[in-house]
Amino acid sequence: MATNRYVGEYPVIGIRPVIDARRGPLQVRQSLEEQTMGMAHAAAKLISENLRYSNGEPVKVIIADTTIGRGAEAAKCADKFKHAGVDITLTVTPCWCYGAETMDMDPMTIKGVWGFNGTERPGAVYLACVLAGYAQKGLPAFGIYGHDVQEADDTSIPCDVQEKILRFARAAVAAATMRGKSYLQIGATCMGIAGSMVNIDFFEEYLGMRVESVDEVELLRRMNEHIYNEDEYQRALAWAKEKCKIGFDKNPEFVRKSEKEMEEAFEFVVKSMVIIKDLYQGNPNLPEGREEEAVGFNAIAGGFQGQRQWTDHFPNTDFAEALLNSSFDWEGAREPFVTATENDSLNGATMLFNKLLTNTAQIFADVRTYWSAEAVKRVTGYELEGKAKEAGGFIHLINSGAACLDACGKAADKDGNPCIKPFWEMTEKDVDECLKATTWCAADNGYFRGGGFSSRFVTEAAMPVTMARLNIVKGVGPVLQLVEGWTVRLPDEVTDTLWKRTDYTWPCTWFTPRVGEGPFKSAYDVMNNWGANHGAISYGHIGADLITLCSILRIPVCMHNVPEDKIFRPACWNAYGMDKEGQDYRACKAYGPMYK
Ligand SMILES: C[C@H](O)[C@@H](O)[C@@H](O)C(=O)CO
Ligand SMILES: [Mn+2]
Repeated sequence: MATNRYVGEYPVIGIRPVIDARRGPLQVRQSLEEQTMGMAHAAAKLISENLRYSNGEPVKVIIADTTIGRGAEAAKCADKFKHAGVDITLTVTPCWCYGAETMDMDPMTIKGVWGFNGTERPGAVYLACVLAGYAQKGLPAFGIYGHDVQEADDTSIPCDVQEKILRFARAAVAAATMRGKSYLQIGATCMGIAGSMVNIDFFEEYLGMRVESVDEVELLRRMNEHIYNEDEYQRALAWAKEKCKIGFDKNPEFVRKSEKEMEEAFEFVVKSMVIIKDLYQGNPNLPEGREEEAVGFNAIAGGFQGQRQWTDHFPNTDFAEALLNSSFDWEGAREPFVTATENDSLNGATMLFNKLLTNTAQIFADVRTYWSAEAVKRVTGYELEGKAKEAGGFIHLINSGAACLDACGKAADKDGNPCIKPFWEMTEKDVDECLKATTWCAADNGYFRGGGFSSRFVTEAAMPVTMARLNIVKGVGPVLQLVEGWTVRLPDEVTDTLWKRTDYTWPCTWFTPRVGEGPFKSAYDVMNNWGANHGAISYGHIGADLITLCSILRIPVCMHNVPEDKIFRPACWNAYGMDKEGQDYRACKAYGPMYK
């Protein structure tokens, strides 16, 4: 297995053009060489032009040196791929080939096969044959076959084939990017939240990740011994003083501290963020003699316990959590750092799935209150409209800390619609609008006796979003649930009235699901079926990508509102029965976690 050991290293996709090996007087192989290699180049172009790694670079795709007609050629290709860091293979062919002789036999690669739908040569027959071989050998592989027959000289990739190739590649890159990287917990169990009781076996066996753990005291050690880069800290502090406006008008009564104490607390929380960034991914610019700290923990996700011991005494880390999850800070627009407040590692892992599939900043939220249309009417006099009315109400998503500031909905797409977008598309205006939409309130002294600051904004836009959560169920293992829906834009006075009833100094998002059957009959049913106190919310309707990613990781999906024709899992899942949900559970159980 090519492991992408270090943050910043990403999985490579290898394209395997397989071909009928027969030469002879009619030159079967020779007659197919151009079409076969042409499919490989077309697939490589499609992927590298449409998919990017989380750092913004195009996904790297390589192609075997020759077409593959026999086992020896397959072995040569495997050797090349192994040395090139290939974790994912896409086999392509327009013709019959010899299944088990040409298949990718590496148990650790994530596999897809595209069989050209043509009649001159039976690409479909190879596809079916090799997928049968994969099923018999216990190697799940995705099968891709276009809906309509193409002419043999048609070098285009039909839309339905493009969609499946990109869905497969996007999910496979997300899965393989996690290999060898760390989840860093800073602190440990938080207020009895089960997700903060980190299940190391889950991260190791299902995600191929390492769990690293540091005590929160590490922040104090690094502050007191000056184990951070002073210039960076000063840059961060100046930027924060200019861009992160503190407001007290939203605070209920609270123990007002002196100007000096507030200033010291602000410096403390900014320094906390500088140090947490260093903990995640190291920093070559630490002071002399700090080579060990400079290495960092190779973390692509992490969690900060915070409550209660830290926040009972020290300023909370909402500032760090909110900005780490955002797509910008004093460095300008940059890749978000997935950070789970309350060290809810399962919500953090879900945020990581969402981020690696979309390359966008994520919202961490309590799934806090279901508001029925009747209750909203009683309390505010407001009649729900649109999608919230259709769903019978909406859900209040709110948690101190880790909602990305991008969730205010002030960034715009190319058509001017509110969105959350990859950091490399964020303009200076987008960043400034998000910062202007956010105030930093003195932390609620009831919850946070140590003080600190909480980011405060409301999602002032109706955007398509997907809320998801990984839950661990004894006897079953990890399961994922997800719901596609929209953020809801309520009239300001309605938002204010409802928000004031709870934590008015925290980030606030109203969410309503796309309604349907079962747990999606209404927003109430979604809330009633939600498996934990938190949700990870991503911009966009990404349920189908999450379903494909979970099938690669052998994590069954227990709840989703994705249309059945968008469900794309390894072909052998069909052997586990006709009911899509039951077959998923049976297949995941049969294959078990990839890294066990
Ligand atoms: C400050 C409070 O304890 C919050 O942290 C609490 O409502 C939670 O977020 C629990 O998930
Ligand atoms: Mn919470």
